Amino acid sequence: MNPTLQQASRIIVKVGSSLVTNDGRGLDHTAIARWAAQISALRSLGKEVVLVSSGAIAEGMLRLGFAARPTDIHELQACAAVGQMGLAQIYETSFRTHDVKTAQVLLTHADLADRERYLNARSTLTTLLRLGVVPIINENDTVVTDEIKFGDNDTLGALVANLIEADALVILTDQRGLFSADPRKDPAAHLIQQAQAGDPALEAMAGGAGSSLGRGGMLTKVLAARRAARSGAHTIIAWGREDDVLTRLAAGEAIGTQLTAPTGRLTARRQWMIDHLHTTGEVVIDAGAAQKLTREGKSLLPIGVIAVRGEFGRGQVITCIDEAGQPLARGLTNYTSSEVRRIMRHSSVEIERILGYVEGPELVHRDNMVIL
Ligand SMILES: Nc1ncnc2c1ncn2[C@@H]1O[C@H](COP(=O)(O)OP(=O)(O)O)[C@@H](O)[C@H]1O
Ligand SMILES: N[C@@H](CCC(=O)OP(=O)(O)O)C(=O)O
Repeated sequence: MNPTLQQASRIIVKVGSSLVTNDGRGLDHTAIARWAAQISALRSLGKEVVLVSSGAIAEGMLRLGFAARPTDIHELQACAAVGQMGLAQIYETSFRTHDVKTAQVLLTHADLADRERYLNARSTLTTLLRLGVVPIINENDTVVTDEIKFGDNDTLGALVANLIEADALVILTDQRGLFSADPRKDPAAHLIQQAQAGDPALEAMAGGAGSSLGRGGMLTKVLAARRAARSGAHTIIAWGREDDVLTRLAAGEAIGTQLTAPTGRLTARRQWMIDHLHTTGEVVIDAGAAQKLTREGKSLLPIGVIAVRGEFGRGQVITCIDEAGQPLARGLTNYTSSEVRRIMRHSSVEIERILGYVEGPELVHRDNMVIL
């Protein structure tokens, strides 16, 4: 038994290039149809699923007639752009059979390092999920050169797990999981069924890519599990062609390798906020807002703000202090300092009238806040 996926309500599924493109022979319609059916079944169970799919370069190479992976970065980018059309089309068609809507989301690592874009990506993805859509994510290969050299969507899967606080990251690949050594080279290698994400011993077991298509190999998967664990997500590495792999995992079956996150989701996220973010400004909040934040676990609304100190942009970290100057909370702001100066002391329903747009009713959402 492995209850991880059974208990998870938000899941990232990542599929690698060799699976998606049948080892470079072209988009594997049958495999993609199977994953679409399984993901649709998970949705019917009330689970939210985001699919991170590689395969654009491999498919683009085929469509453009490249026999071998180009070494010219811009040719790789051209392949990715062409192949992505095929990916978008096949996912849209496959999910439509199940009456499930899909959305294409292309991201770069830099998008997720920038706080404003991080917040925007987070809001868009969570909105799509709320609307019942399955977002299909790939790297925005047209605008990056570093990532494309390594072709590493495992890391992207982990970053997305961090971004929307997924409970689980399922990495589907061409092996049955993580083995004690590369099974292509060592026939005596055995499957690791369970380990702790971040255990350095795993990195020693994981070698590079086995195929010329998928570039990351097992090492990027093990490192992705470590990264996903930082926000509390458990990782499962399994064979993408295993019959009903996702639905069986969701039924509690133990398949592949489970890499367990050591800390709980909230604790991990709070730790991340405390460790990684520097504050750029302050808002002084009244006693009522202080009570809501510290005792009732609520978000900070503009009506509770009585003064703004310093300048900050949307997505930056601000400190909420009380009237005596005591820091109470820290979090990512939905509004810039000049916007807050205009909407403070006003009820959230008035934001649109004052600014002409609404980024959200909260100034700092509870999910993006840590109490000090
Ligand atoms: N310890 C290991 N266990 C399993 N596979 C390994 C290991 N070390 C290296 N590999 C290789 O990693 C490959 C999977 O990585 P990769 O080709 O990047 O796939 P994907 O396209 O799914 O990301 C396997 O085919 C295998 O040859
Ligand atoms: N984003 C690119 C490359 C991603 C990639 O190769 O990753 P993977 O096969 O998961 O190791 C693509 O879609 O081809």
